[in-house]
Amino acid sequence: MALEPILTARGLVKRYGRVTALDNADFDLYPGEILAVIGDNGAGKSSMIKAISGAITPDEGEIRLEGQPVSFRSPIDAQKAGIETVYQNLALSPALSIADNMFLGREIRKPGVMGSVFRKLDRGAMEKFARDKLSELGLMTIQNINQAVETLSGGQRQGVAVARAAAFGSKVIILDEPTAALGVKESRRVLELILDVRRRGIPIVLISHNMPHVFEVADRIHIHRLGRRLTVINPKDYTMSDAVAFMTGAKVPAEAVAA
Ligand SMILES: Nc1ncnc2c1ncn2[C@@H]1O[C@H](COP(=O)(O)OP(=O)(O)OP(=O)(O)O)[C@@H](O)[C@H]1O
Repeated sequence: MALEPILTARGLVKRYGRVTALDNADFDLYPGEILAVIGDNGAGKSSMIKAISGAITPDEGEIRLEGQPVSFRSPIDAQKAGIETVYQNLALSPALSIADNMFLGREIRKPGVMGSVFRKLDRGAMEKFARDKLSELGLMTIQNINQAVETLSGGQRQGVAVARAAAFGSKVIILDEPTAALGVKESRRVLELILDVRRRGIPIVLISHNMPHVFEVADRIHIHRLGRRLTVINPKDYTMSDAVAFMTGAKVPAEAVAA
């Protein structure tokens, strides 16, 4: 593993009124790895990911991308910096086609007439790009790129969301519960997509409650508890029940005792 993390957070704090969602949380993602983030309901996993991806602004703390301090004011800022996030409640537009969903907010336009602000969408280029990206990720069981997303199965939709993130996420891809509510086959496909993305050298943050999935694909597991990082474990050194015990406070990891 390379020595320098690609994305770090130190001392993140986020309060919602009297609730402290993030209580001095730290985070490190290394190049090329799949980092799982696990924790009990309400532990602050989504809040941490939202802070890192610009969806919320932390009250305190520092985030660095490739060593440089960053402060994203919106997910679009983070996207521009190469961080793509698929949030828990999928941000796809059901009535729009697969190709349109791939490009929401960053459509390819034809060169305009000089001085014209309104340039026509380049549908051909967008469809080709969408088709190429989906086939790169083995998703070409989807026949028609102009099919509305609402006609796809849950797994295919998740596939489109992950493909979109993989297509545009040049530095980091963050997936919040990508296999929640999916069947066995569909989950498998999404896990394969995640492994494909890693093979292409892009690091992935995977938030999940599914321990078998986490232990199957993660290189390291960040355990979040009570608003902060409790510890990071190597899945080869611990069992799933150890991880759950750390998460719930039934057991305390050795490093956390010292900390
Ligand atoms: N917009 C909000 N307004 C008020 N409280 C919030 C908001 N978002 C999160 N919280 C609170 O912050 C705490 C952490 O929530 P968060 O969603 O980050 O946890 P989580 O670990 O992702 O949980 P889960 O596994 O259930 O999705 C919870 O107590 C939650 O109720």
